[in-house]
Amino acid sequence: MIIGIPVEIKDDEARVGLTHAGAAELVAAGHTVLVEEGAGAGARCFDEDYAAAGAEIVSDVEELWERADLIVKVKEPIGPELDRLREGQTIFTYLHLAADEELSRRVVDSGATAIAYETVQLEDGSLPLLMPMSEIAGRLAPQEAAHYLMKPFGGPGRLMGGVPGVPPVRTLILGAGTVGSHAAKVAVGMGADVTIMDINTQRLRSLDREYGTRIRTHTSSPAHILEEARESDVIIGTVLIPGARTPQLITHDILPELKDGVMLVDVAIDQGGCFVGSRPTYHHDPIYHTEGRTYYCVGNMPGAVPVSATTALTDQTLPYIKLLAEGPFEAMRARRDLALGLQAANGLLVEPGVAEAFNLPLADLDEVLAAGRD
Ligand SMILES: NC(=O)C1=CN([C@@H]2O[C@H](COP(=O)(O)OP(=O)(O)OC[C@H]3O[C@@H](n4cnc5c(N)ncnc54)[C@H](O)[C@@H]3O)[C@@H](O)[C@H]2O)C=CC1
Ligand SMILES: CC(=O)C(=O)O
Repeated sequence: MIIGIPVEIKDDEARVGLTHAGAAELVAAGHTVLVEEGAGAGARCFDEDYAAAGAEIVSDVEELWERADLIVKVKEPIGPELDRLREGQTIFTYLHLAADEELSRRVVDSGATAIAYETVQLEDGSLPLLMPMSEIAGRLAPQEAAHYLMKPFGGPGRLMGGVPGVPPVRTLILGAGTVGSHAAKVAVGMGADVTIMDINTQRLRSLDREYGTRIRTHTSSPAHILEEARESDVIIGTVLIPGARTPQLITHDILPELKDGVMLVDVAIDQGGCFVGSRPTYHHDPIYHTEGRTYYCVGNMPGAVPVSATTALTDQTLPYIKLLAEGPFEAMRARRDLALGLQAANGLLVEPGVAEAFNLPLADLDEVLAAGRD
């Protein structure tokens, strides 16, 4: 199969869909790997590394998209990429369709086989291709909060860990999944006063076992969120319903109750965001202020650490890329975890969360898989 790795064109995105080490494995398996010139430079995977791995460096992006049967990316296709996506082609990337109606319609209408990293799901419910970036975003979230709490960076001028005689910053983490638990790790390490909430008590139990009294856990409900949020200096939003638009937990009712100078870090912005007033931002201009609140809503936080993130991503995606390269429909019929990544194929949408978000017709996943030809 011909596998194409284009340059990421989203603002401030320096990750790449495949490392040169990954390219070497695909070439060894008999595939052709096309890499757009300079695609990996931001992740320190250079053209000469890909060439040494047996990949072909392509300077014409149109040629790459035309020739490739399988496009492997990091972020959702945007702008000219949506015009290039075509029937008979498979795209494997983060898609987050439920956050964007126009993107959803364009991807479905392209006729391409669109498989989202973030909904590939193992039998135990875990999300193996979202996990590595969630680990990174979770660890970055308190770091970003700490930075933008400082006066020179637009904040009220508070120190996460406090000092003797001055209490630490009260930090509320909504969601105790991968992002939430990694955010907790760093926030606790910084000395913040951390409360974490989830609807899943098992997750809270496991954090309680790990941190004991260094962290407070609280079951998530609108009343409990109000109680905790009004006392918090930092709120980190990390909730997820896989494939669906993020539920809003900081609502119009809760917003006026928040402290003046509160910092809202909406990690879940890529699925729509969990705070009222959240809108996507980019690394070059990551925050905005509204009525005494500071929002940080970067949808590609791991893009800030492209070297670490690209390696972490390829480590997890490569086994799936190898399967897809043997024939995407055959691979999805054989592997339910991969099939759950399918969002659309042959002009049919199969992701229930997206159909519900935008009132779009939904096709049956198994029927689409059965009809698919490689
Ligand atoms: N902005 C960025 O750069 C990045 C964003 N993300 C996003 O972060 C979000 C979280 O991802 P993960 O932690 O991997 O998901 P996860 O599935 O591991 O965790 C989500 C948690 O939210 C909980 N939850 C659901 N509804 C809730 C509610 N009403 N109240 C409290 N908790 C609730 C679930 O029980 C689960 O524990 C996703 O939207 C993901 O796409 C992930 C990586 C990078
Ligand atoms: C998960 C995701 O969308 C990202 O890492 O950018």
